[in-house]
Amino acid sequence: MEIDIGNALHSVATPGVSRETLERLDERVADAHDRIGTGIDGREHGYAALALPETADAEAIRTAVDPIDCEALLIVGIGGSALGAATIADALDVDIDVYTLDNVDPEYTSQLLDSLDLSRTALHVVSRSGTTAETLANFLVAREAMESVGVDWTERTLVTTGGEGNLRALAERHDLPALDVPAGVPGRFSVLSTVALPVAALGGGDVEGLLAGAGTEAETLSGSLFETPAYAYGATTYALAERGWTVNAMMPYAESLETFAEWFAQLWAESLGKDGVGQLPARALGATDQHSQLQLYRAGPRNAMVTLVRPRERADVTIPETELEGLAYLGGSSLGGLLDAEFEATEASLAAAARPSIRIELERVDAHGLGELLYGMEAACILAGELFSVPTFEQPAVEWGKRAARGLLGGGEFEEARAVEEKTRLVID
Ligand SMILES: O=P(O)(O)OC[C@H]1O[C@H](O)[C@H](O)[C@@H](O)[C@@H]1O
Repeated sequence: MEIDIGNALHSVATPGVSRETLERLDERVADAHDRIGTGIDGREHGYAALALPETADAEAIRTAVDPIDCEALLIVGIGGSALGAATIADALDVDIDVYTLDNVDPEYTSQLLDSLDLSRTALHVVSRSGTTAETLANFLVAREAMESVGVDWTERTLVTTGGEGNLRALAERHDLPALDVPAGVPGRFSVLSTVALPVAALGGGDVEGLLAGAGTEAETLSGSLFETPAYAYGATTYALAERGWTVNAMMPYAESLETFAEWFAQLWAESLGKDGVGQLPARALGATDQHSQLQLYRAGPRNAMVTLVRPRERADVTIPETELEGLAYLGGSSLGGLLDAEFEATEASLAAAARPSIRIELERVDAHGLGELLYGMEAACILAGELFSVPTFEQPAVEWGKRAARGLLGGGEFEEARAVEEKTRLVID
């Protein structure tokens, strides 16, 4: 993974980041790197995620999925327990159909379950806590749907969860294959673990390649942002946020990475959005969103930086010659060539408007490249969390809402639920 921060420099962006600022910041990066290294070595909560390429047990994952014979996989989870697997499934060439139930919209859930051949579908139920209401509710609905068509769900269900909780109890009661969420790995940092790798193992994907890519990126971590692509990204985004660029539009130029932008959004928002700081992650897709969101990023409030991601190599499609003179310039070139030109043009157009962008390039979107990207963004996020001085691995604001909802559902006495009754309304009808 290569990072180009040239378009974030103050010679391009206003305000941008000066070379002197980066050099001063590099002293803090060195300290942060020491802290991160200590956390990795001690397998401390959160930091343990960066040890995953080394500690993940690909063999255990293959053994757990081995008895499952399926044409489709339904992932039941939410947040970090769903987005990593969805990212892998969309980016890599897996040979099963993959669906995700990560919401409790009744219409969507029933339509999806009705459309699947449940006798050929496996369930992967994922919850680190084993208590998340949406996940457990969706599982119960999916299980009943299987039972109602005479499918033995216990033969087609794999569980990934923590040491205790409802899901652990369920796996034990029905003797289901169960994988452990590795200790110290929060959901949004769990993509390179038992949480998300089973989709690759089931679909004939390259689990080892993903871990090898992550390992390659792990080897680059050093005490200087000038030598560490992940830290260059984390430190530059931090410096830009400090200068008012509080929106980070993640814009991959590859359809296969569209879900990666969703995964990134959770990572960035939930990890860094604390104590009045952070960056709002926006999800964009090149070139599609050049024709919608780009107007705002280039000419709206001066608060949005753009992260442009692209693979250097991809399969290509030639554009046929045309009889239309006005389109002659397209004939004989390729869709990939056009996409690359759009990428270069977007980057230049932002720079011409003094708006910052950062370029991330991968060799290609394969298991190795994806492993590099996912690990690199996790390391960047942890580094940014150190620079922002926020508790990267906590999410108290999310927990607040969960307690309020649980109280409303009669799941216990939670004072947060009272806030729902006390809401201020001004209804216009
Ligand atoms: O894996 P689970 O315990 O079910 O949690 C699923 C998700 O829900 C929570 O609300 C957290 O804020 C997320 O970080 C987490 O990924």
